[in-house]
Amino acid sequence: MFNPLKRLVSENRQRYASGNVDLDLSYITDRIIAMGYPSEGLEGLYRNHLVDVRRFLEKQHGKQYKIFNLRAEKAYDKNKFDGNVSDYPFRDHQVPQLEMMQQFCQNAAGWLDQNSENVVVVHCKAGKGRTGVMIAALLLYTHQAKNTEEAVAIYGKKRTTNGMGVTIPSQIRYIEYYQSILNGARLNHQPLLLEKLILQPVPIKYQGNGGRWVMFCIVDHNNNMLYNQSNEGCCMTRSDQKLIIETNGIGKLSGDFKVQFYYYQFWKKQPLCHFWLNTELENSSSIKLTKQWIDQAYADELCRDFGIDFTIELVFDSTSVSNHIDNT
Ligand SMILES: O=P(O)(O)O[C@@H]1[C@@H](OP(=O)(O)O)[C@H](OP(=O)(O)O)[C@H](O)[C@H](OP(=O)(O)O)[C@H]1OP(=O)(O)O
Repeated sequence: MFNPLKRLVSENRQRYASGNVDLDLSYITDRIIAMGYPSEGLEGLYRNHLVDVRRFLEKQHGKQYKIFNLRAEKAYDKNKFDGNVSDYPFRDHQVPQLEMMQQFCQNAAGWLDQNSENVVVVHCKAGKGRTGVMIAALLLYTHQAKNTEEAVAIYGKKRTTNGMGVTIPSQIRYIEYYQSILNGARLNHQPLLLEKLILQPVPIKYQGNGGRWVMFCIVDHNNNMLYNQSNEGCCMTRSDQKLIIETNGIGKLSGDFKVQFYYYQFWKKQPLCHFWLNTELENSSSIKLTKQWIDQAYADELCRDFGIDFTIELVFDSTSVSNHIDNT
């Protein structure tokens, strides 16, 4: 039955409403389903309730459904779905490990191949962003989309009322990474050494006029610090409209990494923006990101800090680039 609170929480996501069923759930294809978290307790008041989800899936698909839980921050007893649940967890608003995308697709496609009646049910918390990343990957893997743009468009159209399914730039980048793997790209495990970062224009806050200083650090999926500017005493110079942050050549990177920009205000660390990259699928001496490729945690702060049309460039040590390319 119609539940105004649940509909409010499901925002732009298409709901499945028929008879006395009203779930934050969408059929992306006849056999690939996206939904919000099957909740219990208080969360069950404003999200899908686990009992309602189970009743719906069993009515529609008997026992021929398999659930894929992507929510890292919470889990439920798999036995409530007779154990037919596989976990591929990653954090909210972030990207999955690249190899996890392949493992998910092989598992989900294997289930679909076992029986023409089998369906795949994917959820995270809202069943929007992270769910969209993995379903887009599955559409590519099962040749139901020819490229990332088409996969994201199919998902956005079926899952949301405004086509805004996967919207986080780094999440889209990882779907593109995965597409390149399906197209034969080989993962290059040779590390790259980060030599410097070039921000253009100079972030307003950096201008040291009593404003807030823009800093950066590099972390992995578990937020382990791979490189911390504040510890490494980087050399920062300004030339023309550029701020150049030298990393003393010790930023050794391999695989997935997140570059986080932040500033301190009243000694409190404030996030400014971040982005994810993977060295195994990058083979150039530098990577230049324009605004649309940066996950803007605080767009207004960002625009004030960086100016409207900013770029962030990562420049790698030439020797490490040569070794990296020789390894392809
Ligand atoms: O884009 P939005 O604003 O709808 O953000 C979603 C969040 O809604 P919010 O606006 O914070 O209430 C949403 O949070 P709630 O469900 O509203 O608590 C999720 O964090 C969702 O991520 P995912 O689908 O679980 O991977 C978030 O989706 P992504 O931004 O990660 O795609």
